[in-house]
Amino acid sequence: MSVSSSALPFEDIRNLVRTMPTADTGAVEAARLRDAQLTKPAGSLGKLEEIAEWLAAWSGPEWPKVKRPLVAIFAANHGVTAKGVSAFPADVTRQMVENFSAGGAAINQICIAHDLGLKVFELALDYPTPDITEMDAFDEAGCAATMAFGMEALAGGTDLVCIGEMGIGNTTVASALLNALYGGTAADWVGPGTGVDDTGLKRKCAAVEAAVARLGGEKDPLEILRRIGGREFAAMAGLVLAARHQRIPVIVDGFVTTAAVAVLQAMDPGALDHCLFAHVSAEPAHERALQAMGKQALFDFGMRLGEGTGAALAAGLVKAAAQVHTGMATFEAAGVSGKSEA
Ligand SMILES: Cc1cc2ncn([C@H]3O[C@H](COP(=O)(O)O)[C@@H](O)[C@H]3O)c2cc1C
Ligand SMILES: O=C(O)c1cccnc1
Repeated sequence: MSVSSSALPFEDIRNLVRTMPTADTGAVEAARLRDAQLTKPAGSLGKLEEIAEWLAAWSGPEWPKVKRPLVAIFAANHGVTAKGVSAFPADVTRQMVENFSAGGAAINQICIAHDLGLKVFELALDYPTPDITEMDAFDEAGCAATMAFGMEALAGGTDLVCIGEMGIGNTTVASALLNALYGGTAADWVGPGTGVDDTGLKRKCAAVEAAVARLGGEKDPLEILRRIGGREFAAMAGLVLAARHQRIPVIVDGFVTTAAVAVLQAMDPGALDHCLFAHVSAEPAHERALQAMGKQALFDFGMRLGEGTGAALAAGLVKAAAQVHTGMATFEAAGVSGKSEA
């Protein structure tokens, strides 16, 4: 699959959304049949069983397995930081990318703990997307090309991908995207991010209001993505769409990643069926976003970091679900008596 640089690149993206493969119901049925034979009372592994079925639905004909899990982090900078919307300076984006490379970030440690691959993709950090209170983040070709870049992130091969991001100011961008997609007020969608105080929160609200007002009621999700941005959002949306076509299951992290993939769901309500939502971020509007999307996260650990940390934790559960499903003995093989008839 490739995205050509035709005159209407968004048309290529729309075609990919129109032609998405659906869940493999035969594989789900086979997973259920096997689960029923495993040496445990039916249903006793609760959500772990649901995760194995979900993996089966998106992993093709073989038993659910996770051999090459990957965390893909997209890093980008945002002109809107000029409006004082983050508790940290924009330089931290690059400094954290260096920290990822040196192995010193939280995500590095979770990847080690759960034996996950990690790739970090820098998206023109020296050229922030424009301040979205005043200008569009992209033109159409730039937005589509950044989505295509995200698609290419899968080229190294993986059978489970966690998406993560790094971009000072990007909770403001996420709030603006969600406000544009789901309505309500700016205050409904903003929160402390890295920890702004009350006046910082007011600046975030004003920035989101200005960015959304500029859209003049635009409802086309791809146009909203193009005009609000930023690069990590477009790249993550592209990756998730490509993963769907390659039947690679995806784990979505927290507030910022959810806003990125919401664009796809707004294009097609089934577009995220191959995605698992890892955790409810402590960023208050994440719960609201999940509700608006009709999605339920696996756990709530009070985390609000990003970087893919929640998704990487969830990957440990997904790996365990696959291992349990494939590795457990059946009643017959283990010589364990099944349920009594009485
Ligand atoms: C040291 C540090 C490490 C991070 N890792 C992820 N983020 C998170 O915080 C940023 C978004 O918050 P805001 O919109 O308030 O700037 C993103 O980079 C996100 O991934 C970090 C933020 C900091 C400061
Ligand atoms: O949940 C997130 O994605 C998040 C929350 C705060 C800061 N950065 C990211």
